[in-house]
Order: sequence, then structure tokens, then C-alpha cells
Amino acid sequence: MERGNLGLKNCMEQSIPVRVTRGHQCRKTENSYAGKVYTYDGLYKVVKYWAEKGVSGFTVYKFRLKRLDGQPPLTTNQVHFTRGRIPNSISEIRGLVCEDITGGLEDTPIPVTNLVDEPPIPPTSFTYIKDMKFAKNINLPTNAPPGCNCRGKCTDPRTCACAKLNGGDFPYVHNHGGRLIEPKAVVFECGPNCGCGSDCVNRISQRPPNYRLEVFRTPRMGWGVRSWDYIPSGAPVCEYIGLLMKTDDLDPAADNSYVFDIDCLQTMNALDGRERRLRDVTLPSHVGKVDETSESVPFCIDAGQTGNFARFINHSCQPNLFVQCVLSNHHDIKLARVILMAADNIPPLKELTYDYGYALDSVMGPDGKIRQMPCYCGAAECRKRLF
Ligand SMILES: C[S@@+](CC[C@H](N)C(=O)[O-])C[C@H]1O[C@@H](n2cnc3c(N)ncnc32)[C@H](O)[C@@H]1O
Repeated sequence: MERGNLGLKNCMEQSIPVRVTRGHQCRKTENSYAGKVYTYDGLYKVVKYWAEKGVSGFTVYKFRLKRLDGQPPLTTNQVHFTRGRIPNSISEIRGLVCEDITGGLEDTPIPVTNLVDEPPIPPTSFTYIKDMKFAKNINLPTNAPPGCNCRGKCTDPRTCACAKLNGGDFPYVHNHGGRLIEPKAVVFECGPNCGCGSDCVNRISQRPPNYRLEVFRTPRMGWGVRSWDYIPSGAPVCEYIGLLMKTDDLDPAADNSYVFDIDCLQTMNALDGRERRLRDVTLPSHVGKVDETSESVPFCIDAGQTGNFARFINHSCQPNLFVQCVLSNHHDIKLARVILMAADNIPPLKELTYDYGYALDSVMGPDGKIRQMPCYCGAAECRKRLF
């Protein structure tokens, strides 16, 4: 015996458990280069081995493995189960109430389904946009950062000026269409004055969303969003798009459920420690000061009337997305782009969620009284209140 066979025999004789990984065939288009998806099955004990003649006449060793008790149930069946539920065409979508909420604006249509209401209704009173709108009194900085001198794609972090802003390396890696290596205080992407093109690894969040998404009616949280595709950890899912405006101009009496405060300080502080986040980048002085003493943030994105699908993403106390502030066209941190990124490997059909970041008792009604909202995220560690 040699290599794997010998290893398994030794594990049996010395009672050492082995880790089992199973390979499942999948279409090559489903985010797999090899045409296989692998799932971890857990720890097994090798209970027996024997030799047989294989089909080509060689001796083949076979092993019987028994799964150890006390481990979480196998997820192997779920891999087949969720794939089986993903529609192949519009006519297969159950509960379809709108074929494409984007009205053709996004490259991939986003259908809306409702299997909850009777009669089923689509979302109302909102217009889909895919690019940010700006309130009249918002002036984006006009002096775009000088950028890098790279050509084509940025590849050498030692010479790329944008990599230097990110602490000396590129924040993203290319694989799976581009993934953020780890959450950062702020990500500096390449911008209009950089020599590189749209394929550059340091422009990943500027590319259009490339997952097959669905807006669906949840039983208790209104509309929600899920993906039919597997989303790898660190992949940008979308930018929060709506009307960028001054927070002071919000009508306190209006329904502000779709307002996202551009609060990079809060995301840098990892939502009061609820999120894992490294303070690994010292902010260059030119990005503008985040006022650590101020209670309110100067700018917000209101997606109430107009917005993209990010406005339908619900809160969870154990979310699978996180908020990443990104600077590209300018370096004013108060007006950073808000990108939602995968915090985990997200299997198909799992609802996409992020932590809205509210501190409890922090939301006041127009009457000045504290408002409370129950949380229905269903997470094991749910705080039971959104705010
Ligand atoms: C940005 S919207 C999200 C989309 C929304 N569900 C819809 O139907 O359009 C925020 C609102 O969704 C609801 N919501 C989001 N997450 C929730 C949660 N975990 N528990 C209860 N309601 C939630 C609340 O009504 C909240 O004000």
C-alpha cells in the first residue's frame, strides 16, 4: 500500500478520524471550472478495508467509513435540493408577479415572486434606477484623484499608486469574478484618471451585478432578495443606489425605511464590534475627516422613490452580506459608495441580508419619542429588535 490507501489503513489502525469531502457533478457554467461542486461531509471513522480486483484487472483497495456521531446533519442533500428548485425559464417560476423589476435596465432580469399574499401583488410606488441620482444641492467633488499610471490592468502593487492607498496591495483577487480579500476600513478603487481599463482587478465593484437574482415576498419582512447562483465569500453583490441627499433634508415625518446613512465610521468600527473588520488601513489625510463626535451623518441614500434592488435586501442579526465603503471617482469619505459584499459563501436561494447597524433605542419618531421595531430575521442570535 502507498499514499492515500496507506493513510486510510493507518487511520484505521490508530483510530484517527478522517475528514470526508464529496464531489458533485454540476454544469461548468455554475461557477465551477472543473464541473464539480465539493461539500464537506464531516469526520468519519475507517472501520474496515479489503482488496478487490478492479475492472482493469489491478488490485483495488476499498474502505468502509462510518460517520462519527454528534456532528451537524449532512448538507449533501441540500446541494441537489436547491439546484432542483431553480427555474430554467420564466415559465417555470412559481408565483411570478413581475418578469423584471429592473425594466430591462440591468443586464440580467430580476423577476419578482409572491407566494405569500392572496391575491399576489407586485411591489408598488417605486421606480427602478441603476445609477445614483443626486439631490440638487449635492456637489460631488470635481477634482478626481490623480490615479495610477498602470496600463491595461493593474498588476504590480509595488508600482500602482492605488494599491499603495490600500496599504500596499490590491484589496481584491481575480478568482470567481473578483473577490475582496478581507473587509477594510475603506477600499480605494481605480478611478477616471487611472491608466488601467474596466478589466482591472481594482475596479471589481464598478462592474454590473452578475448573479441571477430574485425579489421575493417573505412571510414577515415584506420583500426580500435571494440569488439563484452561488455567491462566493468576498464577492461584491451590489451598490446601494437611490437619491444621494443631505440627511438634514429628509422629512422626519415620512417613511424613511429605505434610507441608508453613508456612515463609514460605523462600518469601520464594525457596527460596534458585531462584525469582523480589520483596522488595517490608516486613512490618508486627503479623504476628508469623519467627524467622530457628531451624532448624525451628513449624507444618505434614499431609495424610497427610486432605487435598485438593494432597497429590497432585509436586515439580519446574523447576515451573509456586509457593508464596504468604496472610493473611486473621488476621495471624500463622507460621500463614499456603499457596496454590499458577501460575508460568507452563500448557497443558491438563501435570502441575502446585511446588518442595518441600528443601535437599540437610537431611532426617534417625529414626536421625539423612541421608536421600536421588532426583528423577524429568525437568526439564532437575533436581537429581537431592528431598533
Ligand atoms: C430597506 S427595506 C427592505 C425591503 C422591505 N422588506 C420591503 O418590503 O420593501 C427595510 C424594511 O424592511 C423591513 N425589514 C427588513 N428587515 C427586517 C427584519 N429583520 N425584521 C422585520 N422587518 C424587516 C422593515 O419594514 C424595514 O423598515
